[in-house]
Amino acid sequence: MSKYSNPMSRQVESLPELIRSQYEDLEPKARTVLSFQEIFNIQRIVLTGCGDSYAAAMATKHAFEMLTGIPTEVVTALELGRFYCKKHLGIDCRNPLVIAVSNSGTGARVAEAVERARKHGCFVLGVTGNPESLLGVNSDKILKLDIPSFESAPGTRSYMVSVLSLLLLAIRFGEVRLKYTMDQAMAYREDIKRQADALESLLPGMEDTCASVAEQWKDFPCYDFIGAGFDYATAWFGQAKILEATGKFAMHINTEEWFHLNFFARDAREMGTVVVANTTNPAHSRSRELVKYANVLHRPLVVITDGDKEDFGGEEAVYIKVPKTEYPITMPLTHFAPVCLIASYISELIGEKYGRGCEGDWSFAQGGAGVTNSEIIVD
Ligand SMILES: N[C@@H]1[C@@H](O)[C@H](O)[C@@H](COP(=O)(O)O)O[C@@H]1O
Repeated sequence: MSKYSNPMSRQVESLPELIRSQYEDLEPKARTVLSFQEIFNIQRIVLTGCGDSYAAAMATKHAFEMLTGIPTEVVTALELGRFYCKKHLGIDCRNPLVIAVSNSGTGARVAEAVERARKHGCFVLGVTGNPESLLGVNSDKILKLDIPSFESAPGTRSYMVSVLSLLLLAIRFGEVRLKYTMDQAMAYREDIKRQADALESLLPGMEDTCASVAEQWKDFPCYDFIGAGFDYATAWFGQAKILEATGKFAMHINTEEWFHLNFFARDAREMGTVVVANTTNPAHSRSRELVKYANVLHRPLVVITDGDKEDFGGEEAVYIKVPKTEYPITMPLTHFAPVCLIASYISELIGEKYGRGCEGDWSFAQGGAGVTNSEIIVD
């Protein structure tokens, strides 16, 4: 346990056990939630959610496409509820399949999005711990999440479970649609389970490294998170955790766009820069270039990777090792652990309350009111 232990870092420490127990809970549910006919009927998939759930959708979009061959979009709840073109909803017999993720189920925007999607003929699968919620009652089917309660902190366990549930759905869809054999489907699932042990053995070293990063970065005014493909989802999640846990500014950007935009930022020596870059990422060559130029700019630099310094041309950085998996698509399940640790330790070191404690000017957001108390408009 780290010297800066806090509820959020303890959530991270609980992840290996949570992978094991939630796999047992979710694998049978993901196997049975949709019938064969419902799975064969899918022509397009829209993944939606808010906050961490949106990140979980981004983290698994490529898995859905690679495993099932079904075109899959990630659409924010606001876009799906208010902008998404009606003529693309309800096509081809209850398509697209809208998979709406919300552990609480209480956010107004995601409820609005699924109500609209359903009204216009989509098939809605809700992934939620709250079947009685507006999201739940507006879903055709529910993959029920049962996440054992824990000390409250910015979503860490819930994010992992959302990613796990979506990965298991993608594996199941591909299996039923005969994209691969049942043995191959089991190999993907085993790859998920193996990450429990892999993360467990990496955690002690990871905690020490993240604690020392937090000590050096705690007074920085802002942080920059970069990644490509599903590593971008992890980067996105990282900036979210900095905002929630520390209240400081953080930015997320993809690896190419960084060269168009973020590298112009001044005071670079005080900009904690986190690059998420697994070695199998198709954009790896660009991440390597980015690490080099981030050093030219004297950016304090962390690289979260399943590889090491040599994979980045020997460039100086703090390299944080995350599980190497057999199938890259399962990586988002654990690669976010260091960003939670860094955010949680900074929060602890500067004595900041998570979510500003919903006190003072933030009191309007108590109990999630900022996202639940909102007019729902279904067009
Ligand atoms: N600050 C929280 C986020 O941490 C959370 O990710 C989001 C979505 O929550 P849910 O997945 O329950 O819809 O709600 C709030 O905005």
